[in-house]
Amino acid sequence: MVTGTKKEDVYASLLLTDTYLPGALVLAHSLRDAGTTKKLAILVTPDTVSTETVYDYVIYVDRIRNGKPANLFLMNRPDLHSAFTKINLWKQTQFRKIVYIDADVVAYRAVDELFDLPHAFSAAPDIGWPDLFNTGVMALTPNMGDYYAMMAMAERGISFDGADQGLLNMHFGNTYNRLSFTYNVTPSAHYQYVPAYRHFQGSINMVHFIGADKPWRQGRESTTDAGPFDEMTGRWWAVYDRHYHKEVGPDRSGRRKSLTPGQAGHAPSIVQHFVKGEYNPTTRYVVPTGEPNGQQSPTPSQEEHQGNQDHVAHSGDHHVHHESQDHIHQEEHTSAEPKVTNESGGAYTETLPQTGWDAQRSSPPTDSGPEAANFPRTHYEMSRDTSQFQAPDRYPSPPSNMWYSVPSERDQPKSVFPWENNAPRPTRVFAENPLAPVTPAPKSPGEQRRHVVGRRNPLFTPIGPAIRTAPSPGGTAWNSLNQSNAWDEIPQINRYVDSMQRHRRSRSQIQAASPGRSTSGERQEEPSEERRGSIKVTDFPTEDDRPSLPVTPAPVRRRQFWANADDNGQQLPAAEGVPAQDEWDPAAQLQKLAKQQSEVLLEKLGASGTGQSQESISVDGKEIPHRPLPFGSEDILAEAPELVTGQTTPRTVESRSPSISTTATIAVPSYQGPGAMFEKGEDYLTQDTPAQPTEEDLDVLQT
Ligand SMILES: O=c1ccn([C@@H]2O[C@H](COP(=O)(O)OP(=O)(O)O[C@H]3O[C@H](CO)[C@@H](O)[C@H](O)[C@H]3O)[C@@H](O)[C@H]2O)c(=O)[nH]1
Ligand SMILES: [Mn+2]
Repeated sequence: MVTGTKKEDVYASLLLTDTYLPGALVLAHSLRDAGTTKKLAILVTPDTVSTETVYDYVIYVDRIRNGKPANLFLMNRPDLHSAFTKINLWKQTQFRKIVYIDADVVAYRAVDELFDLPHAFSAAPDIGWPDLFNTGVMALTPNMGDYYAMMAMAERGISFDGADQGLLNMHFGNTYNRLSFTYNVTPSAHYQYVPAYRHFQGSINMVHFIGADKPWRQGRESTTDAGPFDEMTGRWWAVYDRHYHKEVGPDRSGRRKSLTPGQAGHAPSIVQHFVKGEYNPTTRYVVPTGEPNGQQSPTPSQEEHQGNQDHVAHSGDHHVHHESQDHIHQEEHTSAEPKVTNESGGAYTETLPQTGWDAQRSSPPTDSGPEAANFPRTHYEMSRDTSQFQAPDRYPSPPSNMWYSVPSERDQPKSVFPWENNAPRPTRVFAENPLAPVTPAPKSPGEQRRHVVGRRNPLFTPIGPAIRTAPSPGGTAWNSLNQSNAWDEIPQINRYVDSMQRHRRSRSQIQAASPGRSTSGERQEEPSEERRGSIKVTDFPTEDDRPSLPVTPAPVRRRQFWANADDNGQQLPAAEGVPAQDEWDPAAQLQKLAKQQSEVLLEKLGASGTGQSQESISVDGKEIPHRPLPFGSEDILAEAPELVTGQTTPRTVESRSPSISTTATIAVPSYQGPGAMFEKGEDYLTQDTPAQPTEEDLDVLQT
């Protein structure tokens, strides 16, 4: 159909049900009659059974149903549940441009100029409020972008009216190219602007019969040719009659003219079937009436189907509506097939199967039973017996096997995970019992379950066999695997890790291990039993290894803990000029420092006023009043006090008057640390308070 790069233009309509078949056909004919040069396509859903078509292309599309049809009920059109199927138009990218027209439209002229629109999407306005476009006539360029976007909306039921018009207006908004209303004239029987119609009717391009009442459903008789609405409906009938009616509608004189035999216009019965008053058969048939006991007493039943009766489809319906409530006896009916006579030459029985009432094509027969009348009865009557209840002589004995049978060993649940049958050998060793033998890896899986872990630890004393007694699947691949940890087993790895750790320690630690600490009692000659630098997180030092400090625990020296680790631990060479630890007397050093400081100060002050702290000093004739000297200047006036060596704690404040006190202790500073102006590398005073508070002061402060 599409050759080369040039894509075709096509008019397209939609047929979801055969009930719109008359409309679809009239639309096609109206366009053809008007002389269109374009091809006609119709999208049909596979369950739309219609071979009757005048369209060039019949395109089967998937039905797109609205899963959230609430809004459809709001506008009283639940029949539009599958209107989303219209979205399939955008998927038809084999066409260059599509002019879509609803099946309830009749074209007054061919509107081929719509194919020349440059816009991707054009539509005519819907009548009234709000400002929407009507989706009965659309000129569109198929593209998958719009298709997927609208499909996403359809899948979520996004549409303000539940149908395609709501969805499309939400998708396109006001980005559409507005067509003239004349392309989609929606007449209303209630509102007519007659003068305008009279004046402008020549401009009408297409008429769209919106709403539930379509011309073919209303029937020819509903129009009277009086007024714009009837005139427009008449245009629809004119096309229908031109192609399908065996009778030409009533002329001005009110008479019907019959088509002469051989004249075009014999509508296929399926088309006639959905046009009110069109099929007009007079069917007489006899239906057998089934009695409850299966007896047949055929009762003549007559049905006259008048021409203006809606949807006549009674062929074969006797199977359904004459079934008795208790008995279904379709078999017997075969002997009494209804005699169907049809004035229209049996066309009706050709198209509809004889097997029953077709719910898709007609309303139910008027004399049929209520729905579900043949369902089995599921309610029960109360007993009306008024006699007293008599207990039976004996009640049946309870069943003899009413016990719960405990599952046997063999009924144990199957193990699910491999480690249930192949538990790894425990390798944990407890510090309290460094010699606790580790049970060697058992040969049989049964033994595997009876591991003893830390025998001296009551917490781990095994009480009887292990609970889990799942049998091991002997000979599985798991047994063949090595179940030990090479890091624990292979001494070479141990040694290697050890040396690594030793190396790292010797780089970061200055202090060598003190020899006295390495004598914890678990030094063993057997390499396998040695404590080594384990990498396990839970491998804590034992109590012996831990230094016993009464208050604050000191960090454990790993070097001492891993007793054998300092076999070749060399002492680091002493730093040059730094005295050994035991040679260093802090008190003596402090005293030395203080002395040095006072000498410097004396030099600065010119070494005046020795030993006169209690007297006022006169400088250049002016008397300097007596006041406490700043801290650190005491030694200027007094002999350097003897420092109490080795004593740091008694914080006496006897140094208030340093000239009196000869046995001063080191005053505790009230301030320590550099000031805000401190710069790195600069010396700063660690004590700047002139004096500590007196006992009196303290008393006051503490009360
Ligand atoms: O049972 C049905 C229902 C609909 N259709 C097709 O779907 C179209 C839309 O249904 P219709 O009854 O014509 O709707 P309208 O009464 O015209 O209502 C308006 O609202 C509809 C839902 O939004 C839009 O599709 C219409 O274009 C718009 O005019 C019809 O023309 C048919 O092509 C069927 O084939 N079978
Ligand atoms: Mn419509």
